[in-house]
Amino acid sequence: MIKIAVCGAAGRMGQRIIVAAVEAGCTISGALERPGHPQVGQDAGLIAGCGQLGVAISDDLNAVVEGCDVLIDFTTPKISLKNLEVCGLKKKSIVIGSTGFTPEERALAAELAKDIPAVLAPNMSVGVNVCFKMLKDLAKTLGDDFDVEIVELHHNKKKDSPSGTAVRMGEVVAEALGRDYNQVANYHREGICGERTKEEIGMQTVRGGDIVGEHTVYFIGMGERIEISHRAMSRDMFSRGSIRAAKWIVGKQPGLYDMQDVLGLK
Ligand SMILES: NC(=O)C1=CN([C@@H]2O[C@H](COP(=O)(O)OP(=O)(O)OC[C@H]3O[C@@H](n4cnc5c(N)ncnc54)[C@H](O)[C@@H]3O)[C@@H](O)[C@H]2O)C=CC1
Ligand SMILES: O=C(O)C1=N[C@H](C(=O)O)C[C@H](O)C1
Repeated sequence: MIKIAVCGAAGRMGQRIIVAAVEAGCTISGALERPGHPQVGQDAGLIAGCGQLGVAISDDLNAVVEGCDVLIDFTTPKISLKNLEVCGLKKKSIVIGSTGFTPEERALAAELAKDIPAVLAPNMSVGVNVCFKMLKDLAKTLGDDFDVEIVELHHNKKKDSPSGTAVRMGEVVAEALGRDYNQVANYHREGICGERTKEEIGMQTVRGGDIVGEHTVYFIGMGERIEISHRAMSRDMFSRGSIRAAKWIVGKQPGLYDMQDVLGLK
């Protein structure tokens, strides 16, 4: 059985990942939090609500990575890049679910993953990853006659906007249409901003309450509209997805993989 360590162990996702790992019969070898976090030293299982595990939440990155086969990390891009570096030095696998990476940070992640197997994915749910595949086919079939707009909704504690999933949806559609996402993404319309261009992909963000995560891609034509929506009802399919990715990545060739690789959707 693989030994899993969780980074961001007291966070919304970290806690659910610990529960999912226990439910899947995996061994939790370590749990990491930021230095100074009030729950450092407490039992990771008790914090996650799945009973005592005998694993105290630690702030010692090196020791926790040393003791695991794979680190599952849902924190922030800067912390994930540091974790990738340490996993690289200790030749351990890593699964990263953090979002909000800049293109430069993603390039750095690919560089750091040259020597170890790593999964980096903005969304670990099966449903969203099937949507990515559908969006590619749909965009290719519809072509340039349909305007594409993306709307995402999340809870009021989310730090990055737009969501990593929405950005990936935009990238998938842009690539299928032969466009450069970074050139055509339009994040802001206000005042007399002119008519919509044909190429642009509009991106709107809603934040409020406890919404887990909702994404809709609109393909809007003349006289008809297609909407591809995904609604997360809990965080559990993200956490189960991360355990699936952790089991899959251990023993793979070094390199940066995503959830499409894990799920065999490529
Ligand atoms: N890929 C996916 O399927 C999903 C990705 N996410 C992403 O996961 C990330 C985390 O989301 P949440 O759990 O909601 O956030 P959160 O803020 O509840 O949890 C993050 C945790 O990381 C901890 N942390 C901060 N610095 C640290 C350090 N140096 N070492 C160890 N731990 C540290 C924080 O104290 C916090 O407990 C976000 O980027 C979010 O967008 C969220 C859900 C699904
Ligand atoms: O922060 C969240 O909560 C989520 N973040 C991910 C993202 O940014 O795409 C995935 C999910 O929608 C929840």
